[in-house]
Amino acid sequence: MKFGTVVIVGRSNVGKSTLLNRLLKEKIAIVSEKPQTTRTRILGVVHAPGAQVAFLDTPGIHRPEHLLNRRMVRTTLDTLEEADLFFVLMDATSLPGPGDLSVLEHVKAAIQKQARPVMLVLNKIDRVNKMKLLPVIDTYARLYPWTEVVPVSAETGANVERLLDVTVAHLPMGDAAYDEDTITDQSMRTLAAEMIREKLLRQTYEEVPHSIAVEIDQFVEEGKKARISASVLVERESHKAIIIGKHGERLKVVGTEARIEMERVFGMKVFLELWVKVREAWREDEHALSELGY
Ligand SMILES: Nc1nc2c(ncn2[C@@H]2O[C@H](COP(=O)(O)OP(=O)(O)OP(=O)(O)O)[C@@H](O)[C@H]2O)c(=O)[nH]1
Repeated sequence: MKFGTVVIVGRSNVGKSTLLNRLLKEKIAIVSEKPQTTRTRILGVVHAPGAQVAFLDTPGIHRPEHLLNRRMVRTTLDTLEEADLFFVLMDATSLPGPGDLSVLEHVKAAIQKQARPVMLVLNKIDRVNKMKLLPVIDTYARLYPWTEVVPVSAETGANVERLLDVTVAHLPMGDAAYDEDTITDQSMRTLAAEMIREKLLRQTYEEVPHSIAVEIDQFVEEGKKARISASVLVERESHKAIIIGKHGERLKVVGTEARIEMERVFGMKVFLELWVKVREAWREDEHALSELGY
């Protein structure tokens, strides 16, 4: 059979996590319209006939401002070493920018150490007029001698099955590394924390979404029920007030949305308690970052 690791890289917001979820047909990575949503490396395993593909979603490559961001970019660069094949994701709704070129430079450096196929996955084609798509693809195709160029929409799923077929064709022969039931390395605790963070990202703007972290304090399963208590960490009192909202309304919406998603994904009744805490400058704090798994 065929087995290989595919590392998904790209600048922030190109749709890496959306594509991972689409390939898996499960939501394991949170998605938001805010840049730098993904902070860690996330494994998603696709089991196809005669093939197993381990996809690694990575934090977007960006210019780091905090220790957190330096760690995120380091995670991505370290993950490049693990690839048998690269997906370089770029956004068909705009022309290649400095962020895309910087990603490409990192990938080139990695394949100089060890040659591997590099596929351009041109995402968000659902937002590009068909007449305009061909010249856009042409512009991107000229950037580099890509092994393949595959336009897709991670959002609608257009051409994603073809992307998987083309990928498998370029993977080496090898034994499956994961058993049939494994689709991710994310624990229920991590998934729960990430679901809460996703709902918070959708409710906040500017600096606030970047300064949020979620820590699970308690996760107790009792039969078909789970009691989950989580702390939302922010860096300032003013951010805490924003997250709680007038009469606690924003936090209530976040809690309800996160609970509904947990009940669906975990297949059990969930009791969720959220606390908001200020931890100044946690994004610069080695100890806090390690505790949070970053
Ligand atoms: N229209 C459209 N939107 C998309 C598509 N793929 C992703 N998006 C949107 O683009 C935004 C970013 O998606 P993510 O999957 O979080 O992007 P990412 O590359 O993982 O982002 P970072 O974690 O910040 O690096 C979200 O609002 C998605 O809904 C697509 O194919 N079409």
